[in-house]
Amino acid sequence: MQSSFALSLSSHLTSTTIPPSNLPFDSLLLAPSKPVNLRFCGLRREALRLSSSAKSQSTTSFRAPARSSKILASLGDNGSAPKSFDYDLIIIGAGVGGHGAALHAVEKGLKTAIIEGDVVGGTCVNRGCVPSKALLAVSGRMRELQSEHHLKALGLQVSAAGYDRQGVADHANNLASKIRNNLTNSMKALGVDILTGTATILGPQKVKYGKDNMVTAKDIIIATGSVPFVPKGIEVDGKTVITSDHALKLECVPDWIAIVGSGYIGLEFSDVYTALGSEVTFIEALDQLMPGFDPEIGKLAQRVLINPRKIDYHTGVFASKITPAKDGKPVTIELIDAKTKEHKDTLEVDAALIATGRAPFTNGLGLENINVVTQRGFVPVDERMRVIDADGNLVPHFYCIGDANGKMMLAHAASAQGISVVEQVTGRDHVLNHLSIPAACFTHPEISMVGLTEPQAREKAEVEGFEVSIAKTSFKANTKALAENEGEGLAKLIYRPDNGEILGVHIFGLHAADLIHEASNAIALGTRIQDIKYAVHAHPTLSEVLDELFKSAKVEAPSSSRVTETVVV
Ligand SMILES: Cc1cc2nc3c(=O)[nH]c(=O)nc-3n(C[C@H](O)[C@H](O)[C@H](O)COP(=O)(O)OP(=O)(O)OC[C@H]3O[C@@H](n4cnc5c(N)ncnc54)[C@H](O)[C@@H]3O)c2cc1C
Ligand SMILES: NC(=O)c1ccc[n+]([C@@H]2O[C@H](COP(=O)([O-])OP(=O)(O)OC[C@H]3O[C@@H](n4cnc5c(N)ncnc54)[C@H](O)[C@@H]3O)[C@@H](O)[C@H]2O)c1
Repeated sequence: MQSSFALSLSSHLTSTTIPPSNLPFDSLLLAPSKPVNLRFCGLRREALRLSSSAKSQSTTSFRAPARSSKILASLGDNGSAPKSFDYDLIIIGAGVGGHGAALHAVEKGLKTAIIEGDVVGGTCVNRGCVPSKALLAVSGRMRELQSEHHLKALGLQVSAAGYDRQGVADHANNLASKIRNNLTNSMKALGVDILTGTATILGPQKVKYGKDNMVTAKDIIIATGSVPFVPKGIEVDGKTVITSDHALKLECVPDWIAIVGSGYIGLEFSDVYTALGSEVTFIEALDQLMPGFDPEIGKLAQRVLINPRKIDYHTGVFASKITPAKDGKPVTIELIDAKTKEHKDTLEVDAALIATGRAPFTNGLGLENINVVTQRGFVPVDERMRVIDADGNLVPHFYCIGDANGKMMLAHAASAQGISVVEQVTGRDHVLNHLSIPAACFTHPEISMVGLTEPQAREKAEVEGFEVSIAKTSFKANTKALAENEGEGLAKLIYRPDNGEILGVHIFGLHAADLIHEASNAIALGTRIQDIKYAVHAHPTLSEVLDELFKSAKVEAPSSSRVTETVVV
């Protein structure tokens, strides 16, 4: 038996009708609704992402309130606010966003419950960041072991590298289980009540979960996340036409796979598949691959991550129709010109991965009971994540964080938004600076970024009337990168020469995802280049790439006295 929640989630998975907000593809939307199929690469299996724990609808942990406040359940009539509450804070959705909010809430002394309709951990832990990074850890090693040139340069000899597909798949699956348990245990240990069942908002400060359990809270956070977005005309069967949910299980490594969409998911999976022996064809609607990245970094990434690998691509085209393989026939993909909509080509491949963005999961949440109308499925919020109703007013005590509000679809952004909300409900005003939130694509080598791209910075400069300068440093000049024989890389700084403000930093190269934090922390804390350039970095480390970057910037403003003062130890 599947829980009704899991069923609704899985049907939503293949019948998403809401496009990602940034894409002008309305004519191609409305995917056909079909249940995810059961056979994939010869293995019979259940394709629904269900766990047995989702079947029970009970409280899995209960602790005494962390705060001594007397909270009594007193339900008002539907639609009216209760007078006293079961909890200080209820969070709907135990993904990374909900988890981050819950942990911060108990730290702040709030009596907190989190309601989860499926399994703890949400997308990131079960179907996203965690299993994908496990696959990428394998692809990175395979790539290194297969590169004769690279190994020879280090003086190494290794006989042919191989892999066991099931072993790789198990690594990803085991990691997800481990992290899911860690998340669950951390919440239980701190006294967060984990309530199991689908939640529906009944009115202000009131939520139903499971069959007919009712709870009230002073404040409520919606953190219901997202599901893969499948454009109209594409039939997902879960075996030959798949989304990331299926691909992460690695039930098959196709000889030739088309990847529709060259964003984060497409790019990361191209790294995995090509390392494991597949040929990849990208299908990208916009005129260039990786359209979301800074164009200069995108070009370099194409030179290193695409051109030398078994990857070809079609840009400026939509995959308007994709039919799964059947009766010995391959997967067929109809391509139309993105502008004229004329037929361009028909491809025949072994499999297709649909990586065309994510859609918010907000169906059936009961938003109508608080007069909220979603925007393409996303819950409208202000800069403090406060929910905005259909009349443009703030809904008291209601917040929405993470993928469901569409501000920034990243795990750490969801968690940071949750922490920001908890700060507010515990009396400290807090506005999260989204321009300080870093992002990374975990290819080999990695790409990372924070703040604005160069075109965005130039546009802002024109409107606001300031100059933009660019500084760059190469990994080729970095001792540690050269010692690793990984000199291919670039760091780029976009900044204001008049006052030293960091507008954006983009890195392509070894461990770029770890290196970006010096820049993102500087933006978050308002640190200027003329100050950070005096910070000392250990030698030889990759962090010196950023040290060089800040030092090479030409800033007119003087350093603050705090930095230039000499302290005698
Ligand atoms: C393949 C892939 C790789 C990714 N890699 C990265 C990465 O490396 N780094 C990164 O930062 N981000 C990554 N992401 C994005 C990241 O996973 C999401 O941004 C993040 O999971 C969003 O967290 P969330 O808490 O908003 O939602 P989710 O993680 O989606 O969690 C929402 C939870 O709410 C539950 N829920 C929904 N509706 C209800 C309801 N009515 N009642 C009760 N429970 C409900 C769901 O079951 C789910 O558990 C990746 C995504 C994918 C798909
Ligand atoms: N490392 C990470 O942080 C990471 C990894 C994976 C996913 N994610 C998150 O998950 C979300 C979803 O990732 P994604 O890669 O699916 O989305 P994305 O928005 O990054 O990229 C989607 C790409 O598909 C293209 N596209 C859309 N419809 C198309 C069509 N019909 N035909 C051809 N091309 C089409 C778009 O132009 C775009 O380039 C992202 O918002 C990202 O933040 C993050």
